[in-house]
Amino acid sequence: MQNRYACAPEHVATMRTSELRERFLVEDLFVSGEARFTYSHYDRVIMAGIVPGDAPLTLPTPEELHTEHLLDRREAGIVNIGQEAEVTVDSVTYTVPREGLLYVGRGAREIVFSAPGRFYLYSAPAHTAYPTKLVGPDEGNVLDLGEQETSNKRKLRQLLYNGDVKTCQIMMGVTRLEAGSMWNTMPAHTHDRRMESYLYFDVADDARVIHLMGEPSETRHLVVANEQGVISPSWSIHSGVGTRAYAFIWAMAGENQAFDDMDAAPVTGLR
Ligand SMILES: O=C(O)C(=O)C[C@H](O)C(=O)CO
Ligand SMILES: [Zn+2]
Repeated sequence: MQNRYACAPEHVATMRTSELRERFLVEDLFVSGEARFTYSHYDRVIMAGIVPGDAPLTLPTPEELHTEHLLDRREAGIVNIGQEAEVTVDSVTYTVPREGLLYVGRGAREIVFSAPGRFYLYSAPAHTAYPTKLVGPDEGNVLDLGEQETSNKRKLRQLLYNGDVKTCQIMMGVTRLEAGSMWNTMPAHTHDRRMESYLYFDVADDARVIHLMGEPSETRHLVVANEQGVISPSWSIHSGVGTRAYAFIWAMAGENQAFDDMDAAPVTGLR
């Protein structure tokens, strides 16, 4: 498991490209036949890519957690960015469609993933056990955001959003840009009560997303390729512009489950 310690904003402002990437970009998450984990000390979240190969893949427990199972003291949201596939949680099998989400509550012991799924897992500490539940890609709350004039027309699906599926901390969903639209989350915002991470996907091989991060008055950028993740501290904006349309999974953990309690970072104030 990769370990990423938290950094103060003053430190981030001094970083070169390579250090910014080492600290905040999560590369090589998706490898056939493997489950790969990154642990962030921002709100102690885990981001993982799970790609079952020829045989079903039983989720391992990174030894650094010192627990018997990954979710002994955690919950997880799992989105399938591959084709429809099965996930079995303690002998109950769920068929997870592409862009569907499986919420797995604290205490689940054995989680088995099957091909042809390609799974992104986001996990956070949990104080209690809520029921495991499947959320279809068209369930949850759908927001149509942006305008063609500002190149940011996009559909935001809130799959875990303090709605029908109870979670301790996690809020999670999928945002997809319309063809010809490039900007996500602009105007930008922060939410000092929660960290957020992004997993960019459906980014064309010859395209990249320029992800903006940092304090609004001291921005930096990361150049992000397909199926790479970004760790966004609570004090950082998290916005991106693609060289083509793309999609991303956003996920948050921390305090408050109010999606709209954002602190606006107006375009004209960015530096
Ligand atoms: O397109 C967007 O705007 C987003 O997807 C924004 C994220 O959901 C977010 O930052 C929520 O706090
Ligand atoms: Zn946000």
